[in-house]
Amino acid sequence: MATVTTVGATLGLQKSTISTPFLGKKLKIKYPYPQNSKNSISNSKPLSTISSATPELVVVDLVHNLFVGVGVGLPCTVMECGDIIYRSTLPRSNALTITAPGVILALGTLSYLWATPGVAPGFWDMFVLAFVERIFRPTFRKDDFQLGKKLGEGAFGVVNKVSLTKKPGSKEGDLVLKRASEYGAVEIWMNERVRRACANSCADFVYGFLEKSSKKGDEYWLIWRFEGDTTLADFMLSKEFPYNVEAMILKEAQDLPKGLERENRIIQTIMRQLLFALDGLHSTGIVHRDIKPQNIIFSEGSRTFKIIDLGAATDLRVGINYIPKEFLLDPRYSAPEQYIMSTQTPSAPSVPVAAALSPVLWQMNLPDRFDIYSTGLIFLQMAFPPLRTDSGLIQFNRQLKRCGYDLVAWRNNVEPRASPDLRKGFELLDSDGGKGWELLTSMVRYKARQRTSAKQALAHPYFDREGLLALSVMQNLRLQLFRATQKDYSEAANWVTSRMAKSGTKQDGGFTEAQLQELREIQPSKKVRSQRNALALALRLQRKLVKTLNESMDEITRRSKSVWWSRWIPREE
Ligand SMILES: Nc1ncnc2c1ncn2[C@@H]1O[C@H](COP(=O)(O)OP(=O)(O)OP(=O)(O)O)[C@@H](O)[C@H]1O
Repeated sequence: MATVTTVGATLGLQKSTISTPFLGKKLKIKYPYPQNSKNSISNSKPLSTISSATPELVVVDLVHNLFVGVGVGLPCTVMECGDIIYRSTLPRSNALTITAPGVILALGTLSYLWATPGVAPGFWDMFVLAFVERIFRPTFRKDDFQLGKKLGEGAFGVVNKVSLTKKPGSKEGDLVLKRASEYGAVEIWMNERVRRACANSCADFVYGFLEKSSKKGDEYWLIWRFEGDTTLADFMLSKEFPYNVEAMILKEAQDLPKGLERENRIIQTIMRQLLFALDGLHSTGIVHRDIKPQNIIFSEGSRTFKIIDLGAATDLRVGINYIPKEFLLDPRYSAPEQYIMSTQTPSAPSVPVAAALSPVLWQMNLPDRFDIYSTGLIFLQMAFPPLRTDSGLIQFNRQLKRCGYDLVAWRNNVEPRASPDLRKGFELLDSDGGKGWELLTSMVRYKARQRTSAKQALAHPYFDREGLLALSVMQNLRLQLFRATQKDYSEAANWVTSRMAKSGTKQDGGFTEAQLQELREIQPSKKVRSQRNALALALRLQRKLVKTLNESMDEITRRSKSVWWSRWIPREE
């Protein structure tokens, strides 16, 4: 029996046919009319049928397919019209035909829309959750607060402990108020986003509003629940660290003697909590950009460390605070790249475009790795007591820069003449099979792309409770997987090339002398190097020009851009 292939069939659509005599053969022809049409040919009968296909029939088929292939043909050659005899094959008017390419396309679209930072969850969050939250959450006014002790004062605001005047039942000083300059708006936006997406990552945000005052000018008021008195920086400055944190974060009492293993376990727990909080932020498209021990507060209520101060954060779902020129990142903890997005990436486009492109930009730049670098430095400080002071950290940063941001090179450099305190840090990270050192080196790397993500870091066997027990099969597999994802494949390629080059001569089936010479020339000659330098200089100049242009454009459009999301911030009536 001859078959009819249509474009629809190629796409997986089901064909419905009737049998009609043609050239003495039984040929399948699409039924061209609706089943109950007057023009129905349902009464026509086949004259005769011959079961085998002949060359003429094949040619007819080919011609037919050719026309159908370009979309020309009777309606039923390109759509489902059903079978005249088997009525059950007639398509239901609203039938959904599932095809393989359709499924692939749908899955692809869905995974794009849900990929970090999440276009689809973003729409849901902005147009549904934010709206509903506004209706149901309590609101406050300036007069509702009674100022208490000052907790801090930064370049962009003053922070006080406050209590509620009108609610007598409330505990004295159970809230924290930040009165901030224009950047308070960004912070309100970020805190509200965080509260809806990953409330446990950051201090519990209560409310934020704009307070218009003729005397002081506009001020943003931000209110959080008071989480506790101590930041990680305060804990780390004590000689007792990390034991001073132990009872607070580890529920069961440790029956271990004081020493490396016990310290390692406490640091592990702090790191896990920190990475968990970061993972929450990153998964929703927020990069903090100011991760440091001073911005990590111990929450007495939840007995965990939480992140505070989202004033320098950026929301890459919609491009808010994308180029905050005015913010000076803390040089002690900032990653070498300084910018979280490539300087070649143009300034934030309009919101719908920024949102639609956000998964691509995220994958291209991996902006979350900026926070990972800072977290790696905190890990280092916890492990190495001499690096806990400002001067110690600044000196370390200088040394690391000199070593090309290569921690292994830094170790080789300092370990032979290390002080007992520094040596203790290496021992701590080397205990438990060196998993701590491995995790650390995967976080503190020059190239953002080579750094691990918070999610990957949390899956690292360093965080397994088994500690010094022999690695189980699963742990081993996970370790291998982590290492595989961490590999710098360009380095691997170079390594393979050099191995191959070294492995032999023509006689051994390796490289010829000429080939080896060629490989050696991969190392650029002086002349090539100077040409390359000139080219790099030109490129740098060009980049600077583009950047300046972009920034000027951004400056011009900033006002109009900043308006749309500022509308979300409530104002005191
Ligand atoms: N939710 C909170 N609970 C308890 N204390 C808090 C809370 N939020 C902030 N603090 C305290 O207030 C201090 C200043 O907060 P924050 O870092 O947000 O302000 P800032 O003006 O940005 O300061 P800086 O510029 O120095 O970072 C923190 O170091 C912390 O001690």
